[in-house]
Parts: sequence; C-alpha cells; structure tokens
Amino acid sequence: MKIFKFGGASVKDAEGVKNVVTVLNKTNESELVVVISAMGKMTNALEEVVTHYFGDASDLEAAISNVYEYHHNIVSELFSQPSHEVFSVVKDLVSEMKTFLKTTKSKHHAYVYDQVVGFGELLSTNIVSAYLSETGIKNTFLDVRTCIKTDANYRDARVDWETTQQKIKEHVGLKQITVTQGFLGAEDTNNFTTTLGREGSDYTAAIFGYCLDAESVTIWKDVPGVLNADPRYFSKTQLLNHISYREAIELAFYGASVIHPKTLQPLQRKEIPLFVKSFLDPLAPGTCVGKGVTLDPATSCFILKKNQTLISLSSLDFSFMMEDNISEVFQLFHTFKMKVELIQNSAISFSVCIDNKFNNLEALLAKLRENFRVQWNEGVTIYTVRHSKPSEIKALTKDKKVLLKQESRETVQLVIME
Ligand SMILES: Nc1ncnc2c1ncn2[C@@H]1O[C@H](COP(=O)(O)OP(=O)(O)O)[C@@H](O)[C@H]1O
Ligand SMILES: N[C@@H](CC(=O)OP(=O)(O)O)C(=O)O
Repeated sequence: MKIFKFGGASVKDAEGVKNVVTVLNKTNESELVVVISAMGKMTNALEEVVTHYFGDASDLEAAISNVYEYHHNIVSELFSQPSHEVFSVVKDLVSEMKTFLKTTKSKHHAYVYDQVVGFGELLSTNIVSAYLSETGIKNTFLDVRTCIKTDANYRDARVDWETTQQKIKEHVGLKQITVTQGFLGAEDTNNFTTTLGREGSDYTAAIFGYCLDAESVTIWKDVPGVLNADPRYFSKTQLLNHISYREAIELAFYGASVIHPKTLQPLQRKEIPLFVKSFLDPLAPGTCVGKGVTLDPATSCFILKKNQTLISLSSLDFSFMMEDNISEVFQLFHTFKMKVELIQNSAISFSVCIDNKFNNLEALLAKLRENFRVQWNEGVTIYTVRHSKPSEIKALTKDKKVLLKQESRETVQLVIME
C-alpha cells in the first residue's frame, strides 16, 4: 500500500486533474490511497465566504458563486456530457453549504469556519474521483470524516489516533485505489467537520501512511522535490536528494512550507519514507525523507517566514524579566493563539517573534501594555539558515536591517525588516 497526496496546486484546473491521471498511469500503483486538497486557492475563497457570513452579508452570495463557478468551470472542461452526475454533485454540495449558512445560528467562528471550508476538499475529491472513473481508473470514494476522528478544537483539531487507526483499517480496502480528502476530520460526539490546520493535507497523508503501515508516502508538488531554499525568494536553488527525518522535521518546523511540520513525526515513528516529487515529472526521483544521512548533498538550507511580528517587552519599573512575568506573557500568547517562532531575553527585556495567524495582535498588545513597556514591529521576516557558512550570512544581510540575530551549532536565525 502506498499513499499519494495531491495538493491544491496540482488540481488547480482541468489540466491539473488530467495530469493526476497521467501520474497514476505512469506510476501504475493498484494499492493506493489518494489524498486530495481543495482545488487551487479554494480554501482561501471559502475563508472569504466565512468572513462575509460574519461580516458584510451583502457580498456573501457573490463569494459563494465564486466557489461554485470555479468548480463548475473545471467540471465543464473535464466532462463533455452535461448530464453527467458530477454536475449535480457539485451543485448539491454548494447548496448544502448555503443551507448550512442560512440555518445555522452559531456565533462560534472556528466551528462555522470548519463546516464551510471543508467543502473545498469535498468538492475536489468528488470531481477527481468521478474523473478517474471516467478515464477508466477504478476507485473508491471515501469520506475521510468516517475515519479521521478528532477533538473539537476547530481549525487545529487533534487526532484521536486510536479510533482513527481502527476506523481507517475498517474502511480502507487494501487492494484498490481509494480517493479521499486531505485536511478534514470529524469530531466524535456530533460528527461535525473539523480541520487539521491550514495546509494540513500532507499530515492527512501521513496519518493514512501510519495507520496502514504504508510502504511509502508521496506528496506531488510543482517543484522537483525539496530544494535547499524557497524558490519563490531565491533564484539559485539545489535539489536535496535525501534528508533524514530529523533534518526534515527541523526544516519544516522553521517554515520550509513544502512539507507541513506535523507530517514527519508519524512517518518517522514507523520509518516510512516520504517522497516529495514533481507532478510534472512523475518518474524522476525527487527527494526522499527517511533513514540515513542528514542531507545529500550536504549544503546550506535557507528558509523564510514572512509577515511575522517582533515584540520587545520590558518591565515598567526596570525590574528583571523573570520566570513569573515571562510565564504570564506566554499565557497571553496561548490565549490569543499566537505562535511563538523565536525568543530572546536579557536582564530587563524579553523579545519574541510571533505569527499573528488569527489577527489577534491589537487585543494582545492592549493586554501586554497593562503590565509591560511594549515595542513592536509588524511585517518582519525570519530567515533561518541551517548549516551555513559565515560568508552566506554576510551576503544575506547585506543592505538589510537586522533586528535580532540568534546562532546555535547548526542554525542561524535573523529577524529582518525588509
Ligand atoms: N525548500 C523548498 N523546496 C521546494 N519548494 C518550496 C520550498 N520552500 C517553499 N517552497 C514552495 O512550496 C511550494 C509547494 O507547496 P504548496 O504550494 O503548499 O503545494 P501544495 O498546494 O501542492 O501542497 C512550491 O511551489 C514552492 O514555491
Ligand atoms: N486546502 C487546505 C489544506 C491543504 O493542505 O492544502 P494544500 O495541499 O494545497 O497546501 C489549505 O489550503 O490549507
């Protein structure tokens, strides 16, 4: 059994869906779970629907139509007969979403978010599964919510591994191709949809890999594999042929967005290899994350995290920043769902770089000002360089304003005002 994962970029249009068929034909696996994300940027489009639902309702209809039209256009390109049932499947899913929005009275943002955003994966998998059947690739559609059981921590749900493993073993046939949704789960009490955190479909693939003791997990990307630097910001990059689990966990943790950070731990526990390959060149080797050497080739790796916030705190009376007030600060980060990326402290000041994922900065700052002197910079970038040479750091920081620098044996981190 192998697990394949196709992300939004690989199914962003009809050509992409056709290419999934090409990949499946070229790789020719018959015992497979295919995990699929929402098409293109549809998760963002569904986030817009949620925003309008809670805010300016006048644009709600237009936001929903945008989602419907996008999928309808792809289906129209893929299926020549207008009577094909996939047209009504798409229509019905969008109607179901509309009905939910009309009838629900919940003010619980994260709950509504998951119920709505989950339609992205339901739409994409229904379309891909139907298209595979159309082209002669026999497959079984699986609603992942019958298998992946989570707590009710909407938008970042935690997996109940025991129940999930049992359900996956129960529902996934071994000698077939199963098509299912990434990113989604269901909480056990009411079966409401939950999501595993943005870009969580890689993690879904790892969950299936772990629970089914898969031979390997492959995530298909628009790049040849994991590169030593983010190709969106660095013009010269190198393909990494092999990365150890440990090194890959570090790279993903620091923000190498090509692999979701939660993906690697379950695979490492069972030593299941993870391949990152190009969906445009399916037979090329790509990158293998697994047992063995740290990095092949042994080279420096550059990672960027944009749009971070650097906060520096000092006590109002110039007393030391000690465990008691630092723990109070961390409690606030937890309350306001701020992800702490980097910390540094001196006697009377404490600096922290945070990811304001849920737009709670104003509220957090107001609370911090009650007890601390607060300085902050928004829109800073964290550069992380693993296994670097001093000359590379010099070149990287040339003409840039470095607000904070931290160096350990293998890693240099810089907070830079671009
Ligand atoms: N170190 C890296 N190696 C390869 N790609 C990277 C790296 N860092 C960032 N990326 C970006 O990750 C993108 C692929 O991830 P993503 O867009 O999330 O794919 P998907 O939607 O298929 O999950 C690439 O197009 C590339 O721009
Ligand atoms: N569709 C979800 C889950 C996901 O993993 O997507 P992708 O594989 O395109 O990164 C998101 O955009 O967050």
